[in-house]
Amino acid sequence: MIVGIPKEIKSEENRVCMTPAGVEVMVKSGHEVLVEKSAGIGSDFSDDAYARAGAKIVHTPKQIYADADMVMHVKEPLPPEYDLIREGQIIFTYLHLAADEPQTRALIKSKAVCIAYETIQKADGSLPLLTPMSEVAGRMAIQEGAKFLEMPQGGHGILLGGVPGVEPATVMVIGGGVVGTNAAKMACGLGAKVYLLDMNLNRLRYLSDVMPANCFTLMSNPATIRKLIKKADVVIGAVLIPGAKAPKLVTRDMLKTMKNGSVLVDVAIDQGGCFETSKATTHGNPTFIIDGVVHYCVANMPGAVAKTSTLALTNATLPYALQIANQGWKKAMQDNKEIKLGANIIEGKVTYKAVAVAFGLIYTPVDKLLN
Ligand SMILES: NC(=O)C1=CN([C@@H]2O[C@H](COP(=O)(O)OP(=O)(O)OC[C@H]3O[C@@H](n4cnc5c(N)ncnc54)[C@H](O)[C@@H]3O)[C@@H](O)[C@H]2O)C=CC1
Ligand SMILES: CC(=O)C(=O)O
Repeated sequence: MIVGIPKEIKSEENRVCMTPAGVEVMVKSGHEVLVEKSAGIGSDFSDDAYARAGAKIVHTPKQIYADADMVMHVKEPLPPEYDLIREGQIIFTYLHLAADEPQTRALIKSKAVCIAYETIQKADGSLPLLTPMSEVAGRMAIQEGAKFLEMPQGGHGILLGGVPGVEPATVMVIGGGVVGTNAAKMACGLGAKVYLLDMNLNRLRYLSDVMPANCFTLMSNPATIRKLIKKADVVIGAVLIPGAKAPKLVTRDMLKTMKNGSVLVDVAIDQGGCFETSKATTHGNPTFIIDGVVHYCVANMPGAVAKTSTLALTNATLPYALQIANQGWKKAMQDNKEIKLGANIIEGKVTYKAVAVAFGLIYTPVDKLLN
């Protein structure tokens, strides 16, 4: 198979979807790898390193889309790429379709085979290709929250951990999965008073066992959020219903009750965001203020720490990419249920239910397409 690695074009996205070490593995398995010039620069991988690993360096994304059987990415294809995608071509990347109708319609029209990193799922329910970036984003969420609490950044000027004799800040984390747990751990480590909310009681039991004493677990419901949000200095949005649009858990009315200069970090923005007032921002212009509350809603947070994120992401993606390249998408999905759950749009048909539901489209179970 010919595998294409384009340079990311999303704003301030420095990650790359395959390292030279990954290229070497692909080439040794008999595949050809095309890498767009400078694709690895933001992650410290030179074109020479890719060439030494056996890749062919090409100069434009157009060449990649024209020749590759499978195009990998980190972030979703953007409008300039839509018309380059070919019928039957495999697109393997984060897609987050339920929050992006134009992209969904473009991928349906392309008749490509679109496999989303974020819905590949193990039998235990975990999301192996989302987890590493959620670990990064969860940790970053607290760094960003702490930074934007500073007065010159629009915050109301409280130090997360306080100091001896002065109270620490209050952090509310909604969603106790990978992002939420990583965020809560960082906030606890800094000495904040942390409330960690989830709807899954078993998860709360586990978290209550393993988290530090300054982390309080609470059942997530509107009443608890309404009560806590009044005293929160930082609120982290970290919920997920796999593949679906995020539920809006903090409403405009609740926002009005928050402290002036408090900070919302909506990590779930890639699935549409879990605060009613969220809209996606970029690393270049990461925040906006509504009702005196600073909103941070960057949809590619890990792209800012690409030297960590590229390695963490590609450690997880390479085995799946290799199986798809070795077997082709159909056989890979027949043999590996985890990959099958990654099928979002196959040759014009929506094969992920939550995506079909989000836009009132016809859902086709992927099994119907695997014979
Ligand atoms: N903005 C960015 O750069 C990044 C965003 N993300 C996003 O962060 C979000 C969270 O991801 P993960 O932590 O990996 O997911 P996860 O599946 O590990 O955790 C989600 C948690 O949310 C809980 N949940 C669902 N509905 C809830 C509700 N109403 N109230 C409270 N909890 C609720 C679930 O029980 C689960 O424990 C996803 O949308 C993911 O795509 C992840 C990485 C980077
Ligand atoms: C998960 C995701 O959207 C990201 O890492 O950018």
